[in-house]
Amino acid sequence: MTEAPLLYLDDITVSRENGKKLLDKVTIKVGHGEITGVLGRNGAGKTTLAYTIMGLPSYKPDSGRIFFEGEDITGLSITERARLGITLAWQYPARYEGITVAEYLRLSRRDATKRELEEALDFIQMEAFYLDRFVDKALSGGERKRLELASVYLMRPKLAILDEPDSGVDMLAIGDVVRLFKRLADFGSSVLVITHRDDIASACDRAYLLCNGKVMLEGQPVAVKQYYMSLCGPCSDPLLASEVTSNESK
Ligand SMILES: Nc1ncnc2c1ncn2[C@@H]1O[C@H](COP(=O)(O)OP(=O)(O)OP(=O)(O)O)[C@@H](O)[C@H]1O
Repeated sequence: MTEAPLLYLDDITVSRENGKKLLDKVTIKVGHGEITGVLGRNGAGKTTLAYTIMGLPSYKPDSGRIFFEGEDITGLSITERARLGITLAWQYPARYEGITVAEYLRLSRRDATKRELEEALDFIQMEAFYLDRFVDKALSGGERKRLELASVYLMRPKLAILDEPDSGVDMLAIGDVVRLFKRLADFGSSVLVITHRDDIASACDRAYLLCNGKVMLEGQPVAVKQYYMSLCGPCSDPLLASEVTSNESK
């Protein structure tokens, strides 16, 4: 019997009251230990996809099912999905007034030693002195983003969904982001990386191109990247989107 993929989105549609489809019959698989990329321009539906997988209440699918390790999780809450080992690193991480960086990181691994916390910080190029800082408005958005990646690094989830892992993190070069994926994969985590950057997508094992809430293309990252760079225009351009659709169906 073949093993079920870690994550399987089967024909997922998410829409708004006005009928706008944010995701339209999206089917995506993430294999065990795989790094899967979802590439798309602004407004393609990437963050919607992340929220739908994580189970945010206002992103419940109208139709389709979500399976995790072969189990149907479509009806599960965020907390229940998190308990199964799914975590989301948000595009814009929240502030947590009144807790230190060390306390914040220990939310991901309660028994982490100081050395492990320092190692996690070092991994995302932050100095150890940050452990005593507060996760409040004095930390920049880029610093909070780095800390969030450090917390995923410590957590070692079964599935890490990284929404624009480089957004606001000007000093994390592509090599650092890829190093993070590979390290997570070494720990046994699968990664779903959501990005508008073709270079990040091309470092994945498999990639999907999302356009106007639809999967336009899936396959080898190099092919998806080439298509994205040569043919893909703004998702808000309905003429271009229909052209892409008709090219796809040829
Ligand atoms: N709650 C909502 N109500 C109405 N429209 C929404 C809602 N959330 C998202 N959208 C719309 O759905 C589309 C997809 O949004 P989404 O944030 O998923 O795109 P994205 O690919 O992550 O874009 P970006 O790269 O700009 O972050 C956009 O047109 C957006 O305006």
